[in-house]
Amino acid sequence: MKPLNIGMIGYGFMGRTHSNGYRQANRFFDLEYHPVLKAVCARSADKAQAFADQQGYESIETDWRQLIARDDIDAIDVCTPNNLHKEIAIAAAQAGKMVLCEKPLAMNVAEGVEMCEAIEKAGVPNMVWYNYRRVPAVALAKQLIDEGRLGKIFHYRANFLQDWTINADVPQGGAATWRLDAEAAGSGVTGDLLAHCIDTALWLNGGIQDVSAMTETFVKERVHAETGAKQAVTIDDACMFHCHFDNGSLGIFESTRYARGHKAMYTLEVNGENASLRWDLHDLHRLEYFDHSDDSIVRGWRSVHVSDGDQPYMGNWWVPGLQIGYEHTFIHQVADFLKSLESGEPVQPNFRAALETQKVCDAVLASAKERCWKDV
Ligand SMILES: NC(=O)C1=CN([C@@H]2O[C@H](COP(=O)(O)OP(=O)(O)OC[C@H]3O[C@@H](n4cnc5c(N)ncnc54)[C@H](OP(=O)(O)O)[C@@H]3O)[C@@H](O)[C@H]2O)C=CC1
Ligand SMILES: O=C1CO[C@H](CO)[C@@H](O)[C@@H]1O
Repeated sequence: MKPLNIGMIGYGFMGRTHSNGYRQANRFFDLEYHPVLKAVCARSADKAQAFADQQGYESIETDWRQLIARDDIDAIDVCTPNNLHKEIAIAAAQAGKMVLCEKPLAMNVAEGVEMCEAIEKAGVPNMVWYNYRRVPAVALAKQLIDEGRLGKIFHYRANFLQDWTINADVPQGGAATWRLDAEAAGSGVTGDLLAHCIDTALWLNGGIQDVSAMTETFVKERVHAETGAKQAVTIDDACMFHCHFDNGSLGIFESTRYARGHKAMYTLEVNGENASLRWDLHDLHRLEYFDHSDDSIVRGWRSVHVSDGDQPYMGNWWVPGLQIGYEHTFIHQVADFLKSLESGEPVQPNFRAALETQKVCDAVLASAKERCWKDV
């Protein structure tokens, strides 16, 4: 097996899921390359060392430029807040490293374009971690749509709902709440949550032509976690938009962090001429499917438990009936990345594909701001 030396930047939520993916991929998939956890980098040496000890990294760095400069690193994994994605990804590409970058690709389209240009000029393998494509039930939805089983598609709808920012005392900025600070996150729910829904939608249903959106910031001022100063909140707390897809279908999307009771409810539904399907992250191994060609006396929504070896990714896991979970989406994404190194076929979504999602996000935010339809 060929080693692939990983330099991870960030030990937070995604640092953990990716590290698990690197450790597990070769245990379940037959792959030529195997990731080696070479180094983890973060500003806090103590926390990086504790993470390295827990996850099995050989060394730590506290300056990402030092990590990129190391000859023993093949791939840089960017798991930092969004405002660092561009600088790190471009520097890594210029140093000839492969780049795996967390979503959203960038703070905005202008940054995303620069990143794509740098990565393509360097010619290095690259990927963006839109992991929900690798939920087996979502991959099965893609298969059913591509097989033409739904026929002409009329409607696409998706929601991503959370409730963790309702309390006005939640600060913004700092290590735990950078998502509420536009300087670090770029946007609110649009880049953080709707970006996932948009990536999946573009993958399942094709390009989006134009959008009409509204956003709201429910809590107007919050204390900054580091300075203690009260500041205006400039992120979108909630966003809704509707759109036209290239294939003639209509889309409707909603995301908020103010839906009491919802922690991470991502749902999607696609309605076609012959069939419909729907999926819910809280029941992620199930794909609901309605096929109008079924015999009318038994026609109805089927709940397909996606755990059979014939279904996407499931041949690599347990026996039918035994499900897998959220963390497996990252294991699948690592496995697909490693396979792409063997085959030379770019893995998806790469930077260029993720830029399409960024374009929709920017159009959505501009539409809400200017209160008009925006072309993507
Ligand atoms: N695909 C998905 O479903 C998900 C994607 N994400 C994305 O992943 C990214 C990271 O999110 P998450 O893991 O939740 O974030 P966390 O806040 O949990 O972790 C961020 C990490 O970045 C490190 N960091 C911050 N600044 C620097 C710096 N200048 N140099 C080196 N390291 C730095 C922090 O360590 P320190 O402070 O010590 O420097 C910390 O370890 C975001 O882009 C987010 O949008 C997040 C969740 C899910
Ligand atoms: O998928 C996700 C779940 O929620 C997180 C925020 O709480 C997002 O950052 C992330 O992308």
